[in-house]
Amino acid sequence: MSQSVYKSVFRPGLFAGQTVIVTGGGSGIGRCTAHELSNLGASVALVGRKIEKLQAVQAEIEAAGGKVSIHVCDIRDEPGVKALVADVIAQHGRIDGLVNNAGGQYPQPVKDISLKGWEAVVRSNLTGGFLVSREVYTQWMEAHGGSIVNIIADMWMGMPTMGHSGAARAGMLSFTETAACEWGESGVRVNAVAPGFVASSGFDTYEPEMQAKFSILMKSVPLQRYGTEAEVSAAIVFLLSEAAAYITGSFIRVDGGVPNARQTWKLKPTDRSKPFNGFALAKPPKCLSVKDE
Ligand SMILES: CCCCCCC/C=C/C(=O)SCCNC(=O)CCNC(=O)[C@H](O)C(C)(C)COP(=O)(O)OP(=O)(O)OC[C@H]1O[C@@H](n2cnc3c(N)ncnc32)[C@H](O)[C@@H]1OP(=O)(O)O
Ligand SMILES: NC(=O)C1=CN([C@@H]2O[C@H](COP(=O)(O)OP(=O)(O)OC[C@H]3O[C@@H](n4cnc5c(N)ncnc54)[C@H](OP(=O)(O)O)[C@@H]3O)[C@@H](O)[C@H]2O)C=CC1
Repeated sequence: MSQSVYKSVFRPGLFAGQTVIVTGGGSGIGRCTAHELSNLGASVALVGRKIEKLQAVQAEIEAAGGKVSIHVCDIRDEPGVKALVADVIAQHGRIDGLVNNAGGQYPQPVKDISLKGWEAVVRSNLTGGFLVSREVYTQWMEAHGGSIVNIIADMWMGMPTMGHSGAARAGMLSFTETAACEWGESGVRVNAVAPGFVASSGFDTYEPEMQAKFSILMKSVPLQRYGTEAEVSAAIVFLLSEAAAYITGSFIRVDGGVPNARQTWKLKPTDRSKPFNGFALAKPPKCLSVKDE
């Protein structure tokens, strides 16, 4: 994991004395963010469903001299989330930051999504973030202030096979703005980071066929490469920090400049002729003009 961005941009000890909760801290972007926050002096509380993943990251951070606690919790479980936040306060004595990073989805066209699947994804990417935010606010930040960063995804504007997740991420963006309005007077900032295609360990778990589809979508990304976990966590760390003290209700896209998922319609016909049924690019609607046809 490269830390060059951090060493050159962020002041050592920036988060000294602070405690930050990172949901989904057992892998990928969450793991990377937890490492970087620890390197900058924070105590971190890692949240996830699988204890082995959390224990592995805990061992890494402790080996580097950091302070870390782990909390097994499904963020969709209201009693579990209440207990999680109380436990973090009991163990660390404070909560300065929250990174709502846990989430994910599976690709499926809207017509095939079951209610159970829809609810699993919406609860993972919207309801869970709401629950953790609400508990962190009411149990600690309302009285003490703090900073919350919600990880959404750059897919709310219409990305085939991501209907459930895109809807949830759009909801999280709206929640971000509302919570920022309601909680500003308590000194609580709420912002979001929207990654595009990031070569995280979680991303690697997608099936090769899906990754092949992503690599075609990559053609619409101006910077022409995947992002890294460290590049996403740099935006998270910035928004969490005092450097962003006058920023709330905002979001930062970390996506290589992708103009809009719909831009993928403009891929050359030769690209579209590749197996791509999951994204239904073979038959663009007539209302969309495609320059190169
Ligand atoms: C320009 C735009 C750029 C955007 C790029 C976006 C790229 C995004 C990348 C990433 O997000 S990388 C991170 C990826 N990591 C993950 O997604 C991992 C986490 N994912 C999950 O945990 C699941 O996908 C979940 C649905 C979010 C949570 O699942 P849960 O544990 O609740 O699932 P189950 O109990 O197994 O299933 C519940 C229900 O959900 C449906 N379902 C789940 N998985 C699938 C699947 N692979 N295919 C079809 N349906 C699925 C299903 O209805 C399940 O019901 P039953 O089948 O059990 O009746
Ligand atoms: N990589 C990418 O290209 C992009 C990623 N994102 C989003 O960024 C976030 C991090 O993704 P990334 O690091 O790539 O992927 P990972 O799959 O590595 O990370 C997701 C983490 O969330 C945890 N998690 C998932 N659901 C729950 C839940 N219900 N309760 C508690 N923990 C949960 C998982 O842990 P466990 O298995 O222990 O539950 C896992 O550690 C996700 O929300 C993802 O959707 C957004 C856009 C693009």
